[in-house]
Amino acid sequence: MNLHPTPLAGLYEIRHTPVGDTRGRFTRLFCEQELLPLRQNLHFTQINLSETRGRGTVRGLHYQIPPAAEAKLIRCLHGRVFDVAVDLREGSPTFLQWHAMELAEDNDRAVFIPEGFAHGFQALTDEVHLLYMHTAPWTPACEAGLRYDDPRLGIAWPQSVTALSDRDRGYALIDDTFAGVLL
Ligand SMILES: Cc1cn([C@H]2C[C@H](O)[C@@H](COP(=O)(O)OP(=O)(O)O[C@H]3O[C@@H](C)C(=O)[C@@H](O)[C@H]3O)O2)c(=O)[nH]c1=O
Repeated sequence: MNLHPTPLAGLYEIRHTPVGDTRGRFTRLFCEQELLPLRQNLHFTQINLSETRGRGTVRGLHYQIPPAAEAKLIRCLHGRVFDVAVDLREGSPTFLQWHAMELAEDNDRAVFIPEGFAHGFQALTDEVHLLYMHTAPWTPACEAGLRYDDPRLGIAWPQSVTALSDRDRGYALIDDTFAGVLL
């Protein structure tokens, strides 16, 4: 696993290094030791699989606030997505900046999103499977979200948006009172 920093401190692209032979490939998806430069004592409490049907579908942007703020390690197992993380950390020099990367079944990449970031993605293929590892349990009382099309973020989604959950459609736009996440 190779760790590549992004312009947003703490947000990493992880490039996996599969080993291939005549039978196929073997890929290490998580290794506490190899992720030590990124985080000491990385402890995952939940692993989730999300299956999305319909190219153009957007999920997000989601985050959890303290005491359930969470980091996520995400890998695409099937299909292709435009994956976005938004820095919401109060006082961060990159507050409200976003970074996107493509995760695909065949590009051997994952993303490590730290606490205080919102996450969302757009399916670029008709069938998408994402594997999530979370450092905090799902805590509905701490769930929060932002509009995928918030003009203050200006995320350049690559395709027109074909589907969205009612919850994601209902998030408020960011206003001047939005201070972000205090970790
Ligand atoms: C997130 C989550 C949802 N659920 C339930 C609630 C609901 O009935 C159903 C679908 O939930 P949602 O609509 O929240 O699913 P979804 O919109 O895919 O939520 C996900 O979006 C992406 C962008 C993320 O980053 C994830 O952390 C997660 O928030 O699954 C769980 O049981 N456990 C979980 O951890």
